[in-house]
Amino acid sequence: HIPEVVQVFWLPGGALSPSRLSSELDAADSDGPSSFVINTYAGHGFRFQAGSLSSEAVTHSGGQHDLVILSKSGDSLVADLLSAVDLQKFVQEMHSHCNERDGYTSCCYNFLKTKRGIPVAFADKYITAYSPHKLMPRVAARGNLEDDIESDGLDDDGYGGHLPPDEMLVINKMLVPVDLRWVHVAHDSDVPPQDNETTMITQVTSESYVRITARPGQSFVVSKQSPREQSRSSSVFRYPGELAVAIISAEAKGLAVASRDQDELKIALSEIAQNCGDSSKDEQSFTECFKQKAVSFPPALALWWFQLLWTSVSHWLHCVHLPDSVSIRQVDLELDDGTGKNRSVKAQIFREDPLVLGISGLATPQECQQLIDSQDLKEANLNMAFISGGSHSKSRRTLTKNLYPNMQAPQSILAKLQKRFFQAARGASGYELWPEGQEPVNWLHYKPGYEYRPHCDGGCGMDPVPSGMRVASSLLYCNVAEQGGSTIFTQDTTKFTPARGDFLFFAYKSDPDYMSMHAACPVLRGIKSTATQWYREGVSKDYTWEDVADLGLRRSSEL
Ligand SMILES: O=C(O)CCC(=O)C(=O)O
Ligand SMILES: [Fe+2]
Repeated sequence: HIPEVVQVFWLPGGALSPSRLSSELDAADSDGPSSFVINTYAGHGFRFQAGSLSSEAVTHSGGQHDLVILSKSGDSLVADLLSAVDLQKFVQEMHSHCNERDGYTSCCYNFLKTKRGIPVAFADKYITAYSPHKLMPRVAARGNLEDDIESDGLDDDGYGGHLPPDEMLVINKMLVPVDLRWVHVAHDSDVPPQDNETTMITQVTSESYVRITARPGQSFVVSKQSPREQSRSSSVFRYPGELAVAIISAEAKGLAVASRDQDELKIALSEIAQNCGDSSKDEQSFTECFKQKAVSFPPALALWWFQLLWTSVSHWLHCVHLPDSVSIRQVDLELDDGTGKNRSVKAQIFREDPLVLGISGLATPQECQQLIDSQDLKEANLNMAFISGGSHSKSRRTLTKNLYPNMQAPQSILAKLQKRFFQAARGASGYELWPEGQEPVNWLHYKPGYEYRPHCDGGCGMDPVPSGMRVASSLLYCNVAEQGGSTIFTQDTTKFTPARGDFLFFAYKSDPDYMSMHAACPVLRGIKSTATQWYREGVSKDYTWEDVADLGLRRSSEL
């Protein structure tokens, strides 16, 4: 029991590089035994702090259910990590230890508590979690395709538009029922496994769906009895994790399964919506049209998914259908070209107040490439971690990494570009913005389907923001999507679709009406990478952004 708030620090490089890029994830309130979930990837490390107590770093093994138990021992905070594999062995030990005894449940409680300090409050979860039956996928819900899906509890509350992990929706579009079986032996081919290698999960009746719990990598077989041939036709598919939907339909040979993860589904639904963009004047006719065009999906589901994955119909319209903003006027900004000489660049104003301004080609394609090739930017190091329940993190489905310009190496590409960002930012806004003491540059990498949902970087609702807090942001686009990936301002129709090397600057020092709220639209084709710089006034080498008592969002806490 740790009667304090626990701070969680993320160590992207794992426990072996604890000092590098340590960033605060979030604080988890612990009033009595409580728990929180960290969504992360194998190899990432975490360190915990409660008041003045600090723990050693632990590294996530990559199992689905690594468990960290925090406890206090003398003057230190102990973070005991049980990997999913340890946990499974441990719980099996418990089952065999307690099996023969009276008072099975209290024996289990005792075992968990005394051997590994798992509080009774969580014991039930672990007693069942790794029981031998646990790996078997289970039916979580079922319904007919014509049912009102929303009333099924499939609302997006808490999921930020993404599916709960480890669930998939299996839709049977055929006029006959199919059997859904789990392949419980390792299976790597498309050839259906033997019956004795599978276990029946459920029958999915005609034109209906089931939601089942599943673990990434598990394989499934669907089959239907063919009365004439007295044989089965079957199809095997694998749950890749985060899968939104597997649709079973009739095919000449028998049946076919099309499975899509949430990113693929988002894109497929957008393609359908494209046919209806013209009816966008009235949302109702748009949705009617959409339902009609969504022939390959059950219509009620398709619309539900569309709204869930695309935030809303109007968000899709803004992202995909509305044209880019046109420049209201052009201004000349003076930049020094690094050799002491000034060069003048043209900037386009897309909105006067709060300002949105673009500069095409602020960086050359070569400079962008140099940045991408630089040490810090290997895609393998880009990943996400966040605490479940953290609201702004969920809205960001993109890979991210902080980049620290080395001021002692002014010729490094990052330092050079950052200097240019600040010159452009000062010229555009007239604010006192200087590189010293500012937040790192934040690199974002978007794959197809990835996006950053509507959010504010800083001062939404403030007029003006307190000194030391963010007053503006800029983006340098180093890879641009072939389709999608625009940056939009969601309170009006401002929209910017970048070309490589473009720069977008927007200010919010005074933004009482949330006009700086913005989003990165889903990438539909290709990839997109941006370098974000946030700007604060009043910070310096001696009073850095980390010294500012931050009332607003602190980006590192979103990582
Ligand atoms: O990538 C984009 O278009 C937007 C990124 C963004 O909003 C941010 O980094 O805060
Ligand atoms: Fe942003």
